[in-house]
Amino acid sequence: MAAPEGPLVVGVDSSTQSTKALVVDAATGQVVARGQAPHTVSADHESDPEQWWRALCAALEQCGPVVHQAAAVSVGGQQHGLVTLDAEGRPVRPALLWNDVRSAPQRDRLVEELGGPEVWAERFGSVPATSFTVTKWAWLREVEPEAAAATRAVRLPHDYLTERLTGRGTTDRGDASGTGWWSTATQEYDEEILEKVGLSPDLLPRVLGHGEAAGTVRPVEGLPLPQGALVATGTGDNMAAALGLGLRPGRPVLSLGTSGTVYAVSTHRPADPTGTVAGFADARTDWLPLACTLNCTLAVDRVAALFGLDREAVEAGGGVTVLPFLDGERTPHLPYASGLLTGLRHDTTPGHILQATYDGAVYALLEALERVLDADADADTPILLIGGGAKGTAWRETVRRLSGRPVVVPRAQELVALGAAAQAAGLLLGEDAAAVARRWSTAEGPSYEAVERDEETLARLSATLTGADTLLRQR
Ligand SMILES: Nc1ncnc2c1ncn2[C@@H]1O[C@H](COP(=O)(O)OP(=O)(O)O)[C@@H](O)[C@H]1O
Ligand SMILES: O=C(CO)[C@@H](O)[C@H](O)COP(=O)(O)O
Repeated sequence: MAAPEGPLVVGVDSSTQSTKALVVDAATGQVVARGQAPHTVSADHESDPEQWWRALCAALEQCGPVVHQAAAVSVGGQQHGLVTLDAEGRPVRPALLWNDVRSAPQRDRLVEELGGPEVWAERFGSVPATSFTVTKWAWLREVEPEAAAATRAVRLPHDYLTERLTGRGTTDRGDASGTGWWSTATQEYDEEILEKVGLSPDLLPRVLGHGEAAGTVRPVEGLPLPQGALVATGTGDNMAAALGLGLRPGRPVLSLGTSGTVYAVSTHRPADPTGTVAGFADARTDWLPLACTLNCTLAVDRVAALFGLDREAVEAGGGVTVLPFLDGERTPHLPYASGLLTGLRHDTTPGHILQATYDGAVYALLEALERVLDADADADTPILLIGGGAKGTAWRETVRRLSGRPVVVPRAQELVALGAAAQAAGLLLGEDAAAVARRWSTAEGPSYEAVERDEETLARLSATLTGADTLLRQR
């Protein structure tokens, strides 16, 4: 490996399953060192924020002595999670994560109370799913009022970690746009909804602008980062990956991780009243229309494990259909659903069922693809495939077959952490973070041409969803 040319920066991805840290040469984008430490997630989809902090320290430690040379750092994190802190900054209870659907009744009530889906879409850019922080806060107040009453600060996962680095309560517009209490129309906290859910704005972090610093690293025992290093705003993980790809409008991204997401950058503020597309802000000054599923790589891995199969052991054909809604589902909005298997015959093999699970997981994302792209986007633009699943052949081939589009798999693998590193480098060098990532050529990688779209499978999935509607909505 060539010796680094420029100052070093650190990018962090604190996502659902683990924390990943990269030490990156700000001049070239070369990854100089990396570390990763796992998180524990309970069956109820809760995680201890203190554990994220320990995982961050462990991942940084794994990077070795070079991490002590970092001049700037930034944290990207899983979106939406509700972190509630007491007066000492300690978690009141474990964080409620984006894939917990227990707040579905509170979500329905909030949509209704504010005037319906159109009002939400116009004011917040999104009709909230159960992932949105506002629904979780409403759940907490109703189900655990003593925990809500003990709360002195409310944070998102990336805010919590950034605050532990700097000592200051800050967030950014990208992650704030997934709370349901930050209006994309006014780009401010919305006092009416905060009042409705009984949350004082004083408990919320300050929303920093693009390119602002969150602060500097303060002296913290056991933290392997140099005191005084600059700390960038950080952002939600999808916004960080968009930065990490140097994404321009019209380029679709499909991310295959714990969540499946499909998104594109847009210069127009999104407002989809059907609720399929969340109208997030990006980490700069544009927008990030995005659709997200709750069941992606973990659902496929669970089905593979049930049959004792390797995740690549798929078999084409078989006529079987799987709706892999193991955790309930957000896209389509079916929070009470469970997984569904139909079309079983004597000749169905475990490999057919595994392939059908991939198909079911990819289908909902591709259904949303056209909606996240602007109307004038070129339908032949390749999909950028990222996330842990992008390493798998079965995932890639399923996306090609069901999309009929060319696919590019960026060589750079940790795009959330790289995006955070680009944000840190942008702050340090006074450059636009997306321009930094483009200079680093992060979106380049092997390209796979379009194949004919498998209309038969798509039609079968669509018919199954419609036919099973009553079953999928049962509580
Ligand atoms: N070689 C691989 N082939 C296919 N899938 C993989 C491979 N390696 C990891 N994965 C999948 O990637 C997922 C983790 O993806 P990642 O994007 O890191 O998740 P998250 O950011 O949500 O924590 C795992 O659930 C696993 O199924
Ligand atoms: O809820 C969303 C997006 O709205 C998820 O994409 C989370 O941000 C979690 O991301 P991963 O841990 O799967 O990367």
